[in-house]
Amino acid sequence: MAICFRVPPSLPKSRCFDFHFSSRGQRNSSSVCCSQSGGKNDEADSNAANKVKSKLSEQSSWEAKDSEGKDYLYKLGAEADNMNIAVGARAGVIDDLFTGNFLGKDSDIVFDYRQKVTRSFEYLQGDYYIAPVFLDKVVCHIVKNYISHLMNIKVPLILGVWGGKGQGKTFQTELIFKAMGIEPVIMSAGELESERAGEPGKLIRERYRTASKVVQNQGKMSCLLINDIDAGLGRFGNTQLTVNNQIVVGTLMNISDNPTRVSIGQVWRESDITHRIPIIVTGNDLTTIYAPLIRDGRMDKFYWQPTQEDIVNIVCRMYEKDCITKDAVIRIVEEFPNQALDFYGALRSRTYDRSILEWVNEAGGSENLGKTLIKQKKEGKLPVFTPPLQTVEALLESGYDLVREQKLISENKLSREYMKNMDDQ
Ligand SMILES: Nc1ncnc2c1ncn2[C@@H]1O[C@H](COP(=O)(O)OP(=O)(O)OP(=O)(O)O)[C@@H](O)[C@H]1O
Repeated sequence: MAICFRVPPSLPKSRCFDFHFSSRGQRNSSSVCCSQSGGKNDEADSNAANKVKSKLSEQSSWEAKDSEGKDYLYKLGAEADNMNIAVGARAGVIDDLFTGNFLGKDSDIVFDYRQKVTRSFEYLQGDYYIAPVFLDKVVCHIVKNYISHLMNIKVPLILGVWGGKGQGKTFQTELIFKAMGIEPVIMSAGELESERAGEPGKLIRERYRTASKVVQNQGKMSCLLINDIDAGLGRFGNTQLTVNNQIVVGTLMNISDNPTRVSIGQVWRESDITHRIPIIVTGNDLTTIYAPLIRDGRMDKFYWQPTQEDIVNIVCRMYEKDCITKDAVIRIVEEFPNQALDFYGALRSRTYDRSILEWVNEAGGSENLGKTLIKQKKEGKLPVFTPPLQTVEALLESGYDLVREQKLISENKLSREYMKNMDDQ
């Protein structure tokens, strides 16, 4: 690709830089040709002048294309794959299923692709309790978006569910999807950044359109869920704002302003008309996110902090299989106040430790455990695992263990010890 820079006549030279990019976006060679403004007419200068002229005529043709509404510059930049997000397809970097015009047709590829990004929640087995306030908020947001055309009001496309860590924002949202028969498209914070500029923004648009295809082809409701958005987009202390952060914010703002017209290409097509798909984002602190994205017209906000009653009801359902009574659950919850929902799950899991060690002994001890386990599993000869008999005392005991570990982490800040010298600098 060639990029032309013009410098004002006050500067001694006008320069034309030719940058050559590898398919991975690194500049692998560059040539710089310079011509002195009003300088001697030697051969090199005349070549350079011709080159500048041809670049300028090329540039004016881009401008003409631009005025026709075609982003020609973008196409010309196809060699520079840090500018062209379609290049990943050629380089084989992006999964083939993400590329091409799969969204325009209902082929097997579309189906495979959708299976990869949508979630069917087989792992959510058993009974769970969903806090009523949480349920109402999420259901209302989804329904409101699906029937927004029937109402004469402006409905924010995005719902931002935020609050303390491990309080069940994601888990309960997924439970609600399952209960409502929604096939969501899920994204996580890690997908909001990429080594390639523009990729995450494109991914969001693709996922949004995939959700639209679920509605169109499957007749099912869908929703785009972005987990832990602040971990990917938020600015904490000295974190850097990247080009991709800006593009992702811009993309989400644009989708929420034009939810039924989401394009992934350069030219608007009929297939760019999409269904309006509600978006739900979860996060811990939405103040770390670019304010215009979370303004009320774009994002409905919901601060989730379970009450004591919610926690007791959720934990009761969690411990139901262990025949722990509601009174016992209340005792446990009161013993460990200010703990997230996640704590009560971890506490139950801790009580399994002793049984697991006994099971390991039965399986032949820890020596060569890997091999023995694989062999026994293959032959279907694994010893039977007997879950521990849960008692309130055992649960309280593992709760104290967890709290002890939490305290150790916050008291022994070893990084301070190890990085003493860095603090002094
Ligand atoms: N309604 C529920 N029933 C049973 N378990 C639950 C429920 N809600 C939350 N949990 C438990 O709490 C854990 C943490 O939930 P989740 O990951 O949704 O929290 P979060 O608020 O999204 O956390 P973070 O902000 O750290 O991402 C879950 O893995 C699950 O074990």
